[in-house]
Amino acid sequence: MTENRARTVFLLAHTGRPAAVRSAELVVKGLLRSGLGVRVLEAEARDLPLPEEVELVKEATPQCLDGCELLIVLGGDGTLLRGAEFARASGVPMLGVNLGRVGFLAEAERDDLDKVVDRVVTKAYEVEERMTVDVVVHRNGDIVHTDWALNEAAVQKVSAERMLEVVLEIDGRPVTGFGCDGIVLSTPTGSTAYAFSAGGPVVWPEVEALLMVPISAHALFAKPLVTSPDSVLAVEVLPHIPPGVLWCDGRRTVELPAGARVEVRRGAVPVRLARLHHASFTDRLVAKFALPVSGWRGAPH
Ligand SMILES: NC(=O)c1ccc[n+]([C@@H]2O[C@H](COP(=O)([O-])OP(=O)(O)OC[C@H]3O[C@@H](n4cnc5c(N)ncnc54)[C@H](O)[C@@H]3O)[C@@H](O)[C@H]2O)c1
Ligand SMILES: Nc1ncnc2c1ncn2[C@@H]1O[C@H](COP(=O)(O)OP(=O)(O)OP(=O)(O)O)[C@@H](O)[C@H]1O
Repeated sequence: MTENRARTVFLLAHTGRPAAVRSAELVVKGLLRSGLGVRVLEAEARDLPLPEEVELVKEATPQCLDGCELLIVLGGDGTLLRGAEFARASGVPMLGVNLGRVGFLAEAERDDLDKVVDRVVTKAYEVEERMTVDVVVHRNGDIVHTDWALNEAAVQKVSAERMLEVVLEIDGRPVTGFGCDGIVLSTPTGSTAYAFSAGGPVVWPEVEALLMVPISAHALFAKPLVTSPDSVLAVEVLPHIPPGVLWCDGRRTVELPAGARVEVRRGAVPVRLARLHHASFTDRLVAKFALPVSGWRGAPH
């Protein structure tokens, strides 16, 4: 039984994808054969062909990772963001294997499964901390909502035909105001996600910073802003317009009351990602976005 094994790994899979289901079977077999225990969510186990010794847990909470040394994620970025929801508070690192379309946050591709199992068994991986943001929504001086994000907090309009009227603030000082479709408040990790689509810069993961990127602003000055990681960014939604919504990592949403103030600061708890390679972020960017680099000669030696 898993409980008798000295080491346990949690497996999270996008069970809607046949490739993820097949990969889960291979990974589980490989880990069990090497003497490691495997834990899986009960709801996912129904869709996975798993041996009996796999331990099942009901709910995806930080406690369900108690005693686990790693969370292996078989899916795309969405599945990794789902894993981060319970892995962050536990401090357990996540190792993503890309079985989605982009898998920007994943460390390995589907052809690397044997290597992944081997590296997990021999503990041949490093752990990198990714900055998060903590998000607080105020209304009339009261805190009405709190959340966090690995990619971004996005303040967005609700009605397609109306703009959101906002004033932006950094470190307690107003910067500018305009009508727009929304504002993305992003971490460096999120700089290649929604902030990127909104025209923000790509920020290398070792850089600590916060990003404030307007979406379709009706204004002459609506540049993406990059601040210190210790800055406090705020978006004030003007009281007289239709209220907006807040999205965190595209997964958790809450309606913003008119006059809401959304504050974002560096998160108290980072997300821990396991790394197998020392491949540069530049190479990952080129590979994932299929950037044209043919003709590159490099510096002479
Ligand atoms: N217009 C847009 O670009 C837009 C709109 C809404 C949400 N999003 C992003 O989607 C994320 C949620 O991802 P999902 O997979 O659950 O939703 P999803 O399935 O709708 O995919 C959104 C896309 O963003 C990619 N993505 C997510 N995080 C990334 C990152 N850190 N770097 C590079 N690409 C990344 C995903 O691989 C996917 O291709 C949100 O955090 C937000 O950043 C983007
Ligand atoms: N087991 C599951 N059951 C239901 N939904 C899932 C499951 N695993 C993942 N999802 C959801 O399916 C959506 C898409 O997943 P994911 O992002 O991993 O794949 P993808 O979109 O192909 O990859 P990428 O995001 O890299 O483009 C996400 O919202 C994710 O949370």
